[in-house]
Amino acid sequence: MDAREMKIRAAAAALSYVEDGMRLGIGTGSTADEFVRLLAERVANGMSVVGVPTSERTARLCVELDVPLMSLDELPELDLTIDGADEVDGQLRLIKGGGGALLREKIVASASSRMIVIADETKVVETLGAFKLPIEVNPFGMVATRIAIEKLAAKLGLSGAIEPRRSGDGIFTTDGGHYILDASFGRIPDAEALASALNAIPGVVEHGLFINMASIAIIAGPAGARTLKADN
Ligand SMILES: O=C[C@H](O)[C@H](O)[C@H](O)COP(=O)(O)O
Repeated sequence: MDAREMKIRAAAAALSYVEDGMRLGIGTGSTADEFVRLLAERVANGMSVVGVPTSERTARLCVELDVPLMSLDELPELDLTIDGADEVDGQLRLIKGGGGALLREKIVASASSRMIVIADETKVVETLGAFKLPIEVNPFGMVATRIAIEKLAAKLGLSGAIEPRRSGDGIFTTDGGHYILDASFGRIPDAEALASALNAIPGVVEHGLFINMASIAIIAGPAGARTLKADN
């Protein structure tokens, strides 16, 4: 079974949580794309849902496949968000933002009664941090913000390169017009402490640590899909 088949398997399992009439947050990334494709088939067969996309990329795919969309301002309270992740640990703490959509993803997930993560086995880790932590920052003063992040990381015993994400010859820009600093901490033993500390830096717009947000993670592997549950 290849990686795409595992993503489809996780997305298909998540579809069973979607009910007629739901207001859905729709995630971003290759796994979320598979969910959109399966959802579009349900919609074509008469299911009535409205989605709020977490990125321009997801919005384009939904429009292409005739999945009805509204903005979060039109639909500010959602029943369920389904989204991928870059890393998932045993407490369903996540690293997200590999595709640069973390800010909208976090806003949409926070506006949802429930968040379900869909991922393949390769995303499951014991301790978060092997994946570079994306930190979305305001372009103004990016270097000063990076230095502030380095200093706080050192206080928490973390080190590693913190580099602006690039796109072609330039700097990657998010849908919100911000930059992303990817932090190679390697291992984040206290994700809660790091999340709070990052939130306190003025130039940090948002970070890719999603804590106490997901209630279920559907993890697909060659042998099938399993469900991890959180206490929240
Ligand atoms: O910004 C992107 C998102 O957080 C994605 O959900 C995450 O990067 C996982 O993407 P993929 O399903 O392509 O691995």
